[in-house]
Amino acid sequence: MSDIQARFQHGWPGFTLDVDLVIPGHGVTALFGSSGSGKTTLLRCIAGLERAPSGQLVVDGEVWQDDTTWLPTHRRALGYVFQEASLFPHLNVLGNLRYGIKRTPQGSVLALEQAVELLGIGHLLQRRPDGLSGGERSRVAIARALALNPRVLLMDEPLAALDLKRKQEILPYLKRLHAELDIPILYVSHSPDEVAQLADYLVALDDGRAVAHGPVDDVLSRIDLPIRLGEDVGVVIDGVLAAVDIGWHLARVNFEGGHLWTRDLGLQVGRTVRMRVLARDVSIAVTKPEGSSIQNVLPCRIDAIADDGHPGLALVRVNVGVTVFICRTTRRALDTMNIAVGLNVWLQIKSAAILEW
Ligand SMILES: Nc1ncnc2c1ncn2[C@@H]1O[C@H](COP(=O)(O)OP(=O)(O)OP(=O)(O)O)[C@@H](O)[C@H]1O
Repeated sequence: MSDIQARFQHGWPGFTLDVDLVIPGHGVTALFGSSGSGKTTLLRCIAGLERAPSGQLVVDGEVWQDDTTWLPTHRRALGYVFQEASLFPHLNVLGNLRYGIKRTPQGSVLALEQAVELLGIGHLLQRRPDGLSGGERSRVAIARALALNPRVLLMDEPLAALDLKRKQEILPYLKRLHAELDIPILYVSHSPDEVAQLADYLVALDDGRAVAHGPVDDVLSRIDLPIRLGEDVGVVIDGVLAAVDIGWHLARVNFEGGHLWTRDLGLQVGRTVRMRVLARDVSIAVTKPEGSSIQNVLPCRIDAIADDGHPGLALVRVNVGVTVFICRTTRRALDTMNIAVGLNVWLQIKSAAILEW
């Protein structure tokens, strides 16, 4: 599917959404930003629930909005999943799923069956919504959106109403959507963790404007991001599980330019693995550390140094081959070690601190 072109200026006193974006026509694009940054407003403009004057929206080559065209929401081939899974209480799950497809031209029984399979809700079809857990309700709401056979799936913080346990339960299904659906997913979130796990592409919104956008690994490896990530500053790295040390329950993940040892999660060798390495879990040394407990010691080059919102701290961007890591360190350490851009140093990352999926 071709890209989504979205240009909107829309707002209220005190807030204006002002974006001009090209969003990839495949994979998951996270719309990320703090509360009130305009994520939901952007989604609603795309859905036709808000009408931005002189906006422009082209989805898969079809004009949904321009100076002369305005498709109402029901004529836009989209699925919308809201924060709260608002299911009809008087209908069972199957009734809820069928409700939408009867009213939308592109909805189909085939798409409904595929959605049921994809979300693993076949055993729930005869149940009423009040007999479902929060996670199950969310899965039904996602299936209901997919049964409409959409060209784009819009998800507005679909996990927001769930506790941590339920979130963990549903994330595998979201990853499955990502792997098996051809359509693009626009995923609103203010959780860096969810974004790191799910997104291919990231649009960072701040006060109604897209202040950074691009592939998720590129955006998260910037140390000059105009949005504050605080403790969540860190990179995502896609690698391949290359070997397992069975005796010590560790896995070696190769990435472009090196490898990292992480805990073994029992994943298949040869599988792609996404890792998240937080800046606070990375340190640098000018000479190769010996006799340290740190399992990952990699040669690297200092690429850039930036402020970190606290006068005592800095963010250091380093390159291991073509792969970027970020280290959060004290200004004093940098000064003591004479760290400067261009210097070749050693990077240390605790295996236990690496998050992987
Ligand atoms: N219908 C409306 N009338 C007036 N102001 C609105 C309206 N809808 C949203 N706003 C304001 O526009 C701004 C952006 O809201 P929006 O819901 O898009 O933010 P958000 O990034 O999705 O936030 P959150 O993460 O809290 O859901 C906020 O200041 C909000 O109060």
